[in-house]
Amino acid sequence: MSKEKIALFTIFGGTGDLAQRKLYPSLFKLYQKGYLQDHFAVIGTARRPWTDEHYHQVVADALASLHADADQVTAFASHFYYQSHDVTDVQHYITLKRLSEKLDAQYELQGNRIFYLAMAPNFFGTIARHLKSEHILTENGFNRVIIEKPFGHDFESAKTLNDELAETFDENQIYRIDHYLGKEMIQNIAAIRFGNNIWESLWNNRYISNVQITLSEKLGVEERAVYYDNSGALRDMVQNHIMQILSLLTMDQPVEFTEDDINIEKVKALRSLRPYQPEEVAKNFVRGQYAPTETVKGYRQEDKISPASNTDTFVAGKVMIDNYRWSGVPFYIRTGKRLADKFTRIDIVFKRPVINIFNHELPDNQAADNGLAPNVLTINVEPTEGFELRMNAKNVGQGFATTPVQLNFDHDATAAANSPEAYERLLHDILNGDATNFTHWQEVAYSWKFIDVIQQYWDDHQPSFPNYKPGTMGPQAAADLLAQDGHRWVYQG
Ligand SMILES: NC(=O)C1=CN([C@@H]2O[C@H](COP(=O)(O)OP(=O)(O)OC[C@H]3O[C@@H](n4cnc5c(N)ncnc54)[C@H](OP(=O)(O)O)[C@@H]3O)[C@@H](O)[C@H]2O)C=CC1
Ligand SMILES: O=C1O[C@H](COP(=O)(O)O)[C@@H](O)[C@H](O)[C@H]1O
Repeated sequence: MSKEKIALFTIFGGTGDLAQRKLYPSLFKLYQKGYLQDHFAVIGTARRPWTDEHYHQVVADALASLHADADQVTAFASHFYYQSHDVTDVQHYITLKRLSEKLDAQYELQGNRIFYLAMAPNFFGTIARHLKSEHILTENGFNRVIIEKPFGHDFESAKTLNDELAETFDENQIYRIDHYLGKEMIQNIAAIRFGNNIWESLWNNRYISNVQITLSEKLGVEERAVYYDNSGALRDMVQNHIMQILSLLTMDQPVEFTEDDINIEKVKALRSLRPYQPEEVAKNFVRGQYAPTETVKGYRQEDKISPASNTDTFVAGKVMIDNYRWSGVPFYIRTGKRLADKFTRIDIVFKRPVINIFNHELPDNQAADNGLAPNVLTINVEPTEGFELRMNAKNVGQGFATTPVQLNFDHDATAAANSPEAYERLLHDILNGDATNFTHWQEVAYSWKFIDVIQQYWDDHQPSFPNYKPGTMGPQAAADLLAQDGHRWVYQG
């Protein structure tokens, strides 16, 4: 059976950064792998008056780093059409409809339409409304809409956006992108949990002491300063990526590994988040902003950032899940810009053996720190993709002292190189109509409700910024957050 998928993509924001850096290369890889062949076309639309020829060149330039065969690039780019279009102008949708129908006939696309909204979120509702009112949606094929982040600014704005989308699209036609859900090792969480009895049987508050999720970035805000300054790390990374990772780590076993069953379990997990009262926020969440050094600009010195900005570029927090499986287990999360390194990892810290029988000389061999290091399962999401397990073993030679040793597994280099980049994987899922690795509305809603309390408390209380040096793992308060519970970050930087 042919693996070819048939669709017309319309990319709103076709001249933008996301389209050029992520979408065109991902579509090209799907083309190289045969998922896209003859029966696909792409309409790129934005306001600037480009020609098709210029657009083909832009697409080819976007693929330059892939060092692909020139004829293949030309053949791929020939499927791209540019339509100058202001999304607020109804007239333009009439031209868009005509072009869509022409391409549908020319490439035999069977009415299958994918609308990628790669634009500022304030346009999402308008575009969706016009797609319906101007009859650009088809009756004979599928219609799917891809929504970029951020999905709202808080619960209320997310709900408004969702209601607007719901006037045109059913929930099963809406694909809310969270590119972390397209990462190999994030998808692997379910495999290691539900494919290994040793982990699933220990995956609860009887055996796990705490869980640590770290999404660390070495760069600053780069080109997205205007967006970022209105967002901050809490909204930019915690509300979506970290909450999604948390739900995959904590959900119960789905009845079947299907989109609907997984969604049911993720929603249950997010419903169980313990909401903080405003007065509890300062004790459980830490915010930070990077300071200048001699060689690196501080956040407030970055282009397009106000010198008085109080936007958080770092967050660490303690999240509790009030259900039977997780009651009492803290989930520590942290993320930030200009930290020590670029990496994503999840550390599952197990409880220590209750007694250290190997060392009777300890003052208290049943104490919390009895000299036996806790077992730690680390899921390395990037840049290395793999697992590490820390266990205690006997020191070589005489005596019976123990020492922690490390078991490591990384994907081999070929597998990692062939691993589809997150956007490629997610576009492939959309072509297949599979929304398992996308965020469903109720997940968004529960995440925002949890985040809103923290953000509101922060908005009401001035921070003392800047408070951390670039190249570190954030402010001291992030270490104190764990120390107050008798824990420490596994990764110290
Ligand atoms: N870039 C990234 O790495 C990431 C981006 N995102 C999200 O993706 C979306 C797009 O981001 P990004 O590509 O960076 O943004 P850009 O600012 O680079 O692109 C915005 C696009 O919108 C077009 N546009 C603006 N106004 C109109 C209008 N009235 N009518 C038609 N087109 C218009 C612009 O083209 P023109 O000026 O020609 O009209 C441009 O193509 C945002 O929601 C962002 O949050 C999410 C994660 C990562
Ligand atoms: O969504 C976002 O993610 C990136 C980090 O993504 P990664 O895949 O490189 O880890 C972040 O830089 C950006 O601010 C945020 O919007």
